[in-house]
Parts: sequence; C-alpha cells; structure tokens
Amino acid sequence: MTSKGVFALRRPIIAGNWKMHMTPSEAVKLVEELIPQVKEAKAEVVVIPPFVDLTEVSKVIKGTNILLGAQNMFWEEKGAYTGEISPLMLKEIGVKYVVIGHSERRQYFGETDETVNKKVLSALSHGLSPIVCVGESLSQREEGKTFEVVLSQTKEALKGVSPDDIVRVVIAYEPIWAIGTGKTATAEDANEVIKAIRNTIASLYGKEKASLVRIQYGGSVKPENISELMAESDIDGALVGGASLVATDFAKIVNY
Ligand SMILES: O=C[C@H](O)COP(=O)(O)O
Repeated sequence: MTSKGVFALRRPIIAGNWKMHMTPSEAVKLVEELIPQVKEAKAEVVVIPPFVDLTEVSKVIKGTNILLGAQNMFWEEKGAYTGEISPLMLKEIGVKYVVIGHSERRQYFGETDETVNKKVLSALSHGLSPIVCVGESLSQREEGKTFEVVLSQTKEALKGVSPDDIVRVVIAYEPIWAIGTGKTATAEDANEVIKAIRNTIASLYGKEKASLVRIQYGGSVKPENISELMAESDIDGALVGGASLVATDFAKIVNY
C-alpha cells in the first residue's frame, strides 16, 4: 500500500500564494468568486494574500471552508522593528498558516536558514502553522546537489521543533527553477525529493510522526498537472503561485 493509503490522516492542503498581487478590493473580488467554486473541495483550501488584504479577506471567508495564510512574519511579538508584522497581529485577524522561507524571500530579502528557523519556532509557539519552503536552484540541481540542499534546509528549519509540534508543520518543496517558469518537476522527481524530506523528518521524529507531516509541491502547478502530482504517494498538496490568481484555475486545482 502507498504511504497515502496507510496514513489517510494526511489531508491534502492546497494553498494559493498570491505573492505581491491584488489590492484589497481586487482580493475581495477574487475570494468572492472562489468561495462557491471550492465549497465541495476535499482538500484543505488556503489563500495567502499580501498583508494589507488579510483583514478584508478574513471577513469575506468567515464561515466558509477557505482558510487564511500570510506570506511572512517576524519572530518577535512586538517592538521597534519597522515594517515587520508579528505573529500576534496575524493571529488576531484569523490567520492560520504562514509561509516561511519562500525562495523569493531567501533570494531578495536576506532570509537565511537561521531566520527561517526562528520564524518557524515563533509561528508554532503562537498557534500558527508554518508552511516552510525548501528547494534547490537550477545550478544546484545541475551539480547534483538537490538532495543535499533540500534536506539541509529542512533540518535547519526544524531545529528545536518539538515532537508534538512537528505534525503542525507543512513543508513546501519548491524547486526554484520551476517557480513561475512554466517548467514543472516531473511528478515522479518531485515525489522522490518529497520522500527524502519525509525520511529526514522520520530520522528526527520517528516514522509515525513523519507519516503525518504534510509535504506540498510548488512550482508552475496548473489545472493541467495537478492530478498527476496528487497521484504520487508522498505529495500532499500544492503551493500555487500564478494559477491561484484566477479563481476558476485555482478552483480546478483545488477540486483536482
Ligand atoms: O509559492 C508559490 C510558488 O512559488 C509557485 O509559484 P508558481 O506557481 O507561479 O510557479
């Protein structure tokens, strides 16, 4: 039996990371369109708008099956940290998930394994579930370093996470070369890396815990390739960028 068959408790999670798209009024329109189209979804559905849209989107999705995520957060609760957003602020407006260590943040905003780890620990201690992004660049893949890079990012991100909390962590495997490029890792290749991530979690927390951790694939996920990805044994969902900006496309992905 596949690991999905044995561990049916891993409910798929499909999240739309809007990145720096959608003003508050556009955001409201998008979720209003989305709500009726995803209400029968078997997967957990998450939308991840920019910070300034969160309050409005939170109001619109109240009472629906759509959950709210944020794209980043700082690890402190409050203080003189101009421009930052704290876990308490996110909690109060109904955020459940927070993306941490997206490759765009690692690339453009100086996010490191160390800051990722601090944010993961802070999110967990404030009752937020982190969606921790890991993934290799094209040159790392070409040099045969995919597993080394991804597994090291995973271990660093999880330092100090307790066995109780590990099941609240979601990992998103996003090969950087597949993000926004139209190039997708083959479902099989993605599954191999995701299996290796699960084995790493098993080596740290035991097989049973690892079997409960949800690991998504991200990188040019579209209505056309979602079924193939979800058919793999270890892929538990998707972190969707571009295709989550069009309600009908995101709905098709969610209802794969
Ligand atoms: O967070 C989402 C990913 O970076 C994937 O983006 P994409 O679907 O536009 O390739």
